[in-house]
Amino acid sequence: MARVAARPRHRGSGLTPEDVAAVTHFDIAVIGSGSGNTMLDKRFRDTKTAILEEGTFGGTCLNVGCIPTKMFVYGADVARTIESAATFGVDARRDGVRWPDIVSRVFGRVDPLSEAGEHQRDVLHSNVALFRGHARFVGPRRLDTGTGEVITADQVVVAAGSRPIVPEVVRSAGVRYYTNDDIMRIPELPGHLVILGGGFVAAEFAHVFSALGCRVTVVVRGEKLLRHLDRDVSARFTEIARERWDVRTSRTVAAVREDAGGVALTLDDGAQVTGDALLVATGRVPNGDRLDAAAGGIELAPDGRIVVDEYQRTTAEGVYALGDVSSAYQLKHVSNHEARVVALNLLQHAWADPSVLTAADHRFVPAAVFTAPQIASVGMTETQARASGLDVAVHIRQYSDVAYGWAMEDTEGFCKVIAERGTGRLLGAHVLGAQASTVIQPLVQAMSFGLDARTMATGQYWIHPALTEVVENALLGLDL
Ligand SMILES: Cc1cc2nc3c(=O)[nH]c(=O)nc-3n(C[C@H](O)[C@H](O)[C@H](O)COP(=O)(O)OP(=O)(O)OC[C@H]3O[C@@H](n4cnc5c(N)ncnc54)[C@H](O)[C@@H]3O)c2cc1C
Ligand SMILES: NC(=O)c1ccc[n+]([C@@H]2O[C@H](COP(=O)([O-])OP(=O)(O)OC[C@H]3O[C@@H](n4cnc5c(N)ncnc54)[C@H](O)[C@@H]3O)[C@@H](O)[C@H]2O)c1
Repeated sequence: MARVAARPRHRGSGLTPEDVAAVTHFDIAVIGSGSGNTMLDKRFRDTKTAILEEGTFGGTCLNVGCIPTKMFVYGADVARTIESAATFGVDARRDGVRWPDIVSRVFGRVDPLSEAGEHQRDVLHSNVALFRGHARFVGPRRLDTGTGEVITADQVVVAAGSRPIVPEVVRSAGVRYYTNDDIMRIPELPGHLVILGGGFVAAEFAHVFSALGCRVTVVVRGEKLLRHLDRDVSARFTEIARERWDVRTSRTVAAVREDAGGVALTLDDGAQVTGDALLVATGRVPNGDRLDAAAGGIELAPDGRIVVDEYQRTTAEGVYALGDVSSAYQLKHVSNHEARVVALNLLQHAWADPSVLTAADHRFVPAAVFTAPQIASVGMTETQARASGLDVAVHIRQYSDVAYGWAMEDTEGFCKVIAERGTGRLLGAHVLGAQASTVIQPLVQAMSFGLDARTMATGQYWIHPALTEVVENALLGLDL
């Protein structure tokens, strides 16, 4: 394999001027430096690789997604802890919130990681050439790198992610609005933040900004927040949210305009909502539509996702896709999993031979919303389980039913488990409450390894008095 960068570099890539004169051929070209970059571990150190990235190195999770949001969420949780401290006989007061320091803490840690990742690929890894531009296909496994250079590769990985959807009514209004891309660097805390959307991003940022002292209004077109989750979860969460935020459900936005340095929304019922800043959190669209995918022989589904099979193969020979650009799940642990699958398949060099390829496992994909309280889920909702025609048993246990939840004086949390009657096969689990993202993990494990509800409940010790007793009790309560 030819090493790329033991020679003088060209325009910040690992290419020499001679490489550039001709179309340079790579073993592997990867579009996107998020999960596509982390996929390239030491097994690829002798592989002549191109990474094509138009934005900030490291992608969504590191720069504008999971990592910074959870750092803000942690600070928000600390602020909320102070608010409830008196219940436990601890008098504490929040004297203030230093927004610039909060932002610096987060990005003072995140930005260097992005820079270090880029430096590693661009300078230290001699087998890698980094092209900083907008990539698009100009033929089968032939890419315009957006830097004036065209490259070809034996194998291509499309890991181009997704971007926020901004409804036309907002886009065409010409008002200043924020998305997850920039709200975390807003210069000062808005007195009143208006959030459009009621999904994951809205729920997490509503928690962050309200805990830090902002008034929050959430405008959502559905009847409930987080309406794709189990109905008991979304109903309980919507009730809790209404106590903390001004929540306008079943509403769309008719008009948006500037208002006294902020924004004014006219809702479809004529109501006016004004605020100092507007955050748009109305979903994300895969970036496959910006790749000239057809030129590369790559088919897109009607919803914009790149079509892949269970081996993450696209419709173009030698081209794999992973993560938000192709996945039904816009979650980092899913893109990480798919990246591991693609890595294995790239190393096989056996496109046409599924017998040696690895398939992705999307059977039991968990998700967590890091709001207050946390929410986590895996498997079917109760509605889905009942619609499946299976004989279904459902049981809900409150956090306050177990010792730790009782000690916490919790009034909100619960664990809901859904199983098939007779076999005890676990079909779904939904947790709302403190540390839900951790509490649910034993259920993810049980489902993944085929452990039935009864065996899971009775075949192991459950630490007393840990919060996980709520899972044990929910399982024991199932009428199987
Ligand atoms: C606010 C927020 C919070 C989130 N929190 C969580 C969480 O807590 N847990 C969780 O599991 N998931 C979370 N997610 C989802 C998670 O961030 C994504 O599922 C994951 O990062 C997707 O990874 P990816 O590699 O597919 O895409 P990305 O990381 O987005 O990488 C794609 C890269 O491709 C580049 N690119 C795109 N098109 C081109 C092109 N034509 N040419 C060159 N480069 C291109 C982009 O600039 C980008 O850097 C969150 C998302 C958001 C928005
Ligand atoms: N903790 C996590 O894992 C995490 C956190 C944030 C984001 N994410 C991922 O990113 C994805 C995108 O998040 P998101 O919250 O932007 O999308 P989402 O799909 O979770 O929610 C979109 C929300 O916007 C509403 N909506 C859509 N159009 C609207 C309109 N015109 N007016 C009013 N409401 C409208 C929808 O009804 C829905 O409530 C998530 O689905 C998730 O996969 C994950």
